Amino acid sequence: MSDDTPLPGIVITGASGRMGQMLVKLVAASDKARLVGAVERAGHPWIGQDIGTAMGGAALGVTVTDDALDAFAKAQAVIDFTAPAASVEFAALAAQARAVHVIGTTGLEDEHLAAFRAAARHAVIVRAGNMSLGVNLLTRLTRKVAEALDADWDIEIVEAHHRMKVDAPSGTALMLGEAAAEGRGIDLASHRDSGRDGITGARKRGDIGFSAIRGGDVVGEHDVIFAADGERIVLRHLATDRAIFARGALKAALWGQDRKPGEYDMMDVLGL
Ligand SMILES: NC(=O)C1=CN([C@@H]2O[C@H](COP(=O)(O)OP(=O)(O)OC[C@H]3O[C@@H](n4cnc5c(N)ncnc54)[C@H](O)[C@@H]3O)[C@@H](O)[C@H]2O)C=CC1
Ligand SMILES: O=C(O)C1=N[C@H](C(=O)O)C[C@H](O)C1
Repeated sequence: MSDDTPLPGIVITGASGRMGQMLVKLVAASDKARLVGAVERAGHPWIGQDIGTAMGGAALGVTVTDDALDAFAKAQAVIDFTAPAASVEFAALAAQARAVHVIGTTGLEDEHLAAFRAAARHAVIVRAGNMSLGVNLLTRLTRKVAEALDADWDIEIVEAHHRMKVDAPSGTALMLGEAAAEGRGIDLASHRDSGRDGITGARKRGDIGFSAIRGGDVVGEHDVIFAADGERIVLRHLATDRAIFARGALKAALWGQDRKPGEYDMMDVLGL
């Protein structure tokens, strides 16, 4: 990039959210990107306000809008931590605007993933259930350990999040479960056991179990447990600051510039 090329302009969607506000602060303070837009849902009380003052700080010269298409038209990237239906809408608009779409949203179903696949025919999408370096490294380790251990080792994934989280298991837990299944050479969907309740009978050999704890202000904690007779291995990641996700998302937005259209994840961005 020559010296007079402007820095990539970034729009943050869900700007008033826990991740949205973290991302606004990070991008506004970055010397590698410019904050050029802040999008919130129609009817949100912050619409029409400067995002900086709405967040209780100094003005940032960016007005919160519910017109995503208009906001995306002047951007090189959209960083999107919102909700599944919103991210599907944004994927089509970001593709239209030829902006890199970084999707952190979790709680996704097959229909949402299909919409992203369609949008990625014409645009760059970087999507990950967890954008931190630590969790993506843990995901690689999980696959490695699962490769080395046979079904005498029961795999259970336990996650904990704050009381406001609306989806379970977490996107991270599903990432870890997919990695364990890949390592085992099995299909997660047919071996997944989430939310045991009542007389469940004995655990099925080869299953991958998921448990979700919700409460307090837990940012995100994940254990991958390999439990055998006489011993257990526990791979653990503890997040204590949402900045780790925001840093990964900004890295992804910059990495995605000048890439060929397609779907990428944080393993591509981090070279893991
Ligand atoms: N991939 C990752 O590394 C991470 C993913 N997440 C995921 O990001 C998502 C958001 O998490 P939080 O920020 O904690 O939630 P939050 O509820 O604090 O924020 C979501 C924001 O999206 C906004 N929103 C919803 N629909 C919208 C629409 N149609 N247009 C514009 N804005 C809209 C809401 O008003 C809210 O401000 C969740 O799915 C969460 O699991 C969270 C942290 C890290
Ligand atoms: O909702 C959250 O907070 C988080 N969600 C992501 C997930 O579903 O894994 C990532 C992180 O754990 C925080």
